[in-house]
Amino acid sequence: MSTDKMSVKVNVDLQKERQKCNFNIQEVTFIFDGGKEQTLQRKKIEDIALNSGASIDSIPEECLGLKERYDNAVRKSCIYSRIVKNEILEITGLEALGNPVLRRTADAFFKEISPFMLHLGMFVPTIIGQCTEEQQAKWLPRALEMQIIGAYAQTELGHGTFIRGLETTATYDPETEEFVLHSPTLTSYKWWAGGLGNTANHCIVVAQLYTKGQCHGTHPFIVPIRDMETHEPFPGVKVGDVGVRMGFNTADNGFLSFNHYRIPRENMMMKNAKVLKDGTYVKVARHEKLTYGTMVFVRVTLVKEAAINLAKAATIAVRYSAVRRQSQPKPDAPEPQIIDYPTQQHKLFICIATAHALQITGDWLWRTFKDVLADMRGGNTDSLPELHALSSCLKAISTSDSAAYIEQCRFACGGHGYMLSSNLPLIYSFVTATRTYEGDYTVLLLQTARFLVKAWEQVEAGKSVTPTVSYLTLAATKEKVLWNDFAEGIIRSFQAVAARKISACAETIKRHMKTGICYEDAWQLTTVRLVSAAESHCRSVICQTYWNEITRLTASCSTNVKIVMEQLATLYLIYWALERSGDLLRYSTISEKDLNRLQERYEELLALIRPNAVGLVDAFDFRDEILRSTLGAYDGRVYERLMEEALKSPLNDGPVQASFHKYIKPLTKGKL
Ligand SMILES: CCCCCCCC(=O)SCCNC(=O)CCNC(=O)[C@H](O)C(C)(C)COP(=O)(O)OP(=O)(O)OC[C@H]1O[C@@H](n2cnc3c(N)ncnc32)[C@H](O)[C@@H]1OP(=O)(O)O
Ligand SMILES: Cc1cc2nc3c(=O)[nH]c(=O)nc-3n(C[C@H](O)[C@H](O)[C@H](O)COP(=O)(O)OP(=O)(O)OC[C@H]3O[C@@H](n4cnc5c(N)ncnc54)[C@H](O)[C@@H]3O)c2cc1C
Repeated sequence: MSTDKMSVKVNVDLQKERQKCNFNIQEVTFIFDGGKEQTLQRKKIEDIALNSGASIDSIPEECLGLKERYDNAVRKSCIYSRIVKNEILEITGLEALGNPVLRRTADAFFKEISPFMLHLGMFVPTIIGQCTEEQQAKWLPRALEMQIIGAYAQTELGHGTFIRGLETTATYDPETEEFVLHSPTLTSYKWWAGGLGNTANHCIVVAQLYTKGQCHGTHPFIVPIRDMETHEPFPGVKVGDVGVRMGFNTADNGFLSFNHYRIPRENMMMKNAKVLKDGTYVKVARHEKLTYGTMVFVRVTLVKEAAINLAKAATIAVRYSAVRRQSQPKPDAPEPQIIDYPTQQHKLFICIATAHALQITGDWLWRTFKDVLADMRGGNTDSLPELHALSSCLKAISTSDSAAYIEQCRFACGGHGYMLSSNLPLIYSFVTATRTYEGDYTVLLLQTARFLVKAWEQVEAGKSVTPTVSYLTLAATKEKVLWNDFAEGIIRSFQAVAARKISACAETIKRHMKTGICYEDAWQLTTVRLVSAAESHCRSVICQTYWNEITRLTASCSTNVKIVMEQLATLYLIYWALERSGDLLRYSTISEKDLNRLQERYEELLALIRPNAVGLVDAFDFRDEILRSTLGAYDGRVYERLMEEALKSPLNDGPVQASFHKYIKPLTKGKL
């Protein structure tokens, strides 16, 4: 418990809620953090970072002008990065790059996003993933010491999804042993890269590589873009900010173009492919798509990022719902806490359960990612397609669910949720972008679908398939899965739904092709169903992983922790069974009677979880400095904080604004 939790007077309703809680909160915190060691490490890191006092803004960030906001974000980024460099990385090592603790702690510094986020988030991981050892020895220490600040510029004005369609060229000149970077069209301008507009002095640029007159596709290059002393862009480099956006306004998203701009040959990131001095192109990697490695890494980390942000929103909305009283359903009775309304519980408890589901699935995916990396170091890339399929759909579904539920948390807070000081709009604006960046939702689900259809063809041919799709053999029996209402039954039913949808897609593609349509067109005609099949597959993976892992993780926990964790996981499964009842009726033997029983069980679970709701969000263990919310602070002083924040607005700096004298008075006096 942080000092703020001990010393301040806590709202009476919240105090009562905490007395009702019947489980050991700390044990659940350990589960959410991935173990006791991780909790202790996180708390140590938070103490180090937050004790600097740097997070405090005299004027709320959102009340500053665009330039002042950026300036303030750079100031705080410098302080935070010094702490990360000198103290946090000492504790975590480079594992921190895959650990949400860095981002979680950063939230105490920035309500919006740091312009340095992409430096550690993508620039450094790309150096690690795409450079030779020799190149790493040159670039990594400088990047970690913050001697250079980097961005990752892949997307262009004309293309983001279709990487093969990028237009920036890097043409090798053997005379000078340099690459010449060029942006031949307006649509080839790099666009969106975080930290690029005004902050970064170096940038990873993804460009079409030409040598000896031949194009070898896109490759990454490290490109110095600004003078290290003056910060002026080098001649041949045009760089700036892309303009005001829905969120991320302190993240400095930029554009960049090159006019025959030269960089040394050695600045090509050469782990997976090389260009020799004479211009000979040499492929090193065993797998075509290893240059996409940073994207896979970030997609993996985004699953836990989605979980943490949803946990934050749920903490705010649940605490607020315990403090807020509204309406009078029973005459003469006091106004209830809004958390007592089952409809409010329906909005909120799925958010708590989903945060756990995504955190646990994200941990599992991270371990899978590390196993695949280890295989690849040994030269085996066999498991890469499965990792790509898994990370694609889990990134898509986790960010999409998280954004939708964060918005639901905002709705659950009524009008006050609309205040920026609640922090819910800012959390939403950040998370909704994660649904798009690092691969759009639909596009990534279609990547998973491509893998699933191939797996289905293997099953049909009697061949074995990888573990996450072994359930496809179920569909080969053509029998409906027998329904039973235990967790296992729901999981098996989801697998049956996914399997049936995938097999139906494969059949539809074949049917179209029999009419003379080519494979690509037949695929396009089936994409609405393919997206749905990939979503079902992903849901079955999350349900199974969540259920299996929560059983494993609570094996040695106290009884009430086991009970409440099982209640949450069951709630998650039943919620989705009810949401997808049409699919279950179509592909399993579930009946209307079974669905009614599930609905009743769901409502029972809401009532069972209700007394532990505040305890469950306390277990996410967000310090107030990280939550930064008038509605969600530990003490529940909601109305006082709303008023305090309102008074900080520059529009309250005096009773009469200048605009009255300039415009309103002349108007009312008929002089305008
Ligand atoms: C802290 C972090 C903050 C982050 C801030 C945001 C930063 C960013 O957004 S950076 C920009 C990110 N951009 C993207 O994610 C772009 C999304 N697009 C893509 O990933 C790809 O181009 C994609 C997958 C859509 C299509 O790629 P394309 O080269 O056309 O491949 P495609 O023809 O569809 O598939 C070819 C094969 O490659 C495989 N493949 C594609 N991508 C990968 C991959 N990453 N790994 C392994 N295999 C892959 C496919 O599965 C397919 O395999 P098969 O032929 O066996 O079926
Ligand atoms: C806040 C933010 C930060 C970003 N940061 C970076 C960064 O640091 N570096 C960087 O390089 N990029 C960055 N990006 C860019 C981001 O990666 C791309 O915007 C993203 O990959 C989507 O690509 P797009 O914008 O080209 O969308 P499009 O591909 O044009 O998508 C538009 C629509 O078309 C659909 N669509 C596209 N292709 C297909 C298809 N094959 N089949 C079916 N539907 C399709 C999509 O589903 C979507 O609905 C950032 C973006 C945002 C919003």
